[in-house]
Amino acid sequence: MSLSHTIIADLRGAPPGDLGRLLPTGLGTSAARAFLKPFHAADDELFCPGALREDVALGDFVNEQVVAWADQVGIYSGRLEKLRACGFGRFMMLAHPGALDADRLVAAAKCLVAEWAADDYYVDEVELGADPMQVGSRLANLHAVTDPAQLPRRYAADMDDHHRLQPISVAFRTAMEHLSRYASITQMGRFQHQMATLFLAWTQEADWHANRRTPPVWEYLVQRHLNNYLPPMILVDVLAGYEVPAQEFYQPLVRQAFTTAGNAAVLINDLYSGAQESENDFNLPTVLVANEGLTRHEAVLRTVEIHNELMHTFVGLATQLSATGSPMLRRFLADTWAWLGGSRQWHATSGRYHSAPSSPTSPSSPTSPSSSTSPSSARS
Ligand SMILES: CC(C)=CCC/C(C)=C(\C)COP(=O)(O)OP(=O)(O)O
Repeated sequence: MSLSHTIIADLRGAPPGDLGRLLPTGLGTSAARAFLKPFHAADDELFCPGALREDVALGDFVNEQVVAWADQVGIYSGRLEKLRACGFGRFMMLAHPGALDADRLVAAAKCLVAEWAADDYYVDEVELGADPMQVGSRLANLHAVTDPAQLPRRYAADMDDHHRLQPISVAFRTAMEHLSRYASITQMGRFQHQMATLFLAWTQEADWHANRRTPPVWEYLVQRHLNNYLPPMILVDVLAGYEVPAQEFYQPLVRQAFTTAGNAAVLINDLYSGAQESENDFNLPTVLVANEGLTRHEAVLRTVEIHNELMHTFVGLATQLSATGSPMLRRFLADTWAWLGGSRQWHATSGRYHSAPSSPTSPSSPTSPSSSTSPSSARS
């Protein structure tokens, strides 16, 4: 039975914030303690769990599969070593401790890497061809792949010819084909919706670049809400082999809880990736510095504070929903919490953000100067 297959059912009376009551049964107490505690004394400021699973061999296996696939479809051409060092397979292993089937992790890792390739090559990295003046049309065309456009016969062949030559289009098409082996129709629909939202957010970011405008903090947060971690998180139940029914998944309070978790998770990305990002890239600390005259250090601390507020909101909502929701929903909220811990661990150790990947047991702190690493990421 998978780690998260049995969730403690009776949450009535659980104090707000006690997500430990949502923990999968079958864990030893020390594993449970590690799951609940911030995993590293140096960044105690972050209210976030650690990873529930560490399986280096599984992470490596998924990573190798995804690098081989990237080579096949043509993304990150000439940069496969840098892609390998990102450890996106390891990310999925850490974030989905309930997924015991390696092939499901590979499917999710392909989707993740397709998303990251679009972000790197179309949106963020000028030296890889990103151009704010082309972001809108590139992403609209890509949307025709993620939610297949139905063109009249006379022009459909032209569109297909275009996408055959775009490695990112091929990456999305093949990744989604792989995912569809495991996702139900409604779970695929969720994923497609999330892609549309992501692409919209990236056009907003391109607008800031094209107009050389730094957004106010609230507008940055709106963009980061659309460009949050829901694209990979939306697969939490797919990977663990169950499905939260659509009528429950889309309940406003459930959506609020899940979105808040996705927003908090993406601030972890802002904290860990800041040192790697090009100067014109936006993250919450840089936007706070520009708008509120904070020092970099103050802006990092404010970002941690905002992250923690979101996490506490998520825990409060999750506790409330777990008392009234279906067993599937309870399990989904616990798996979401596990995802947050795995993601944090990946950010603290990935070669994408650290010149020499940190050992899994000694993650770096986003608030310490030691997290400023040399620019040897897949993007540089
Ligand atoms: C690529 C992906 C998983 C999309 C979801 C949104 C997201 C978390 C990102 C695009 C990553 O944000 P960012 O561009 O800041 O990431 P890097 O710092 O470039 O790694």
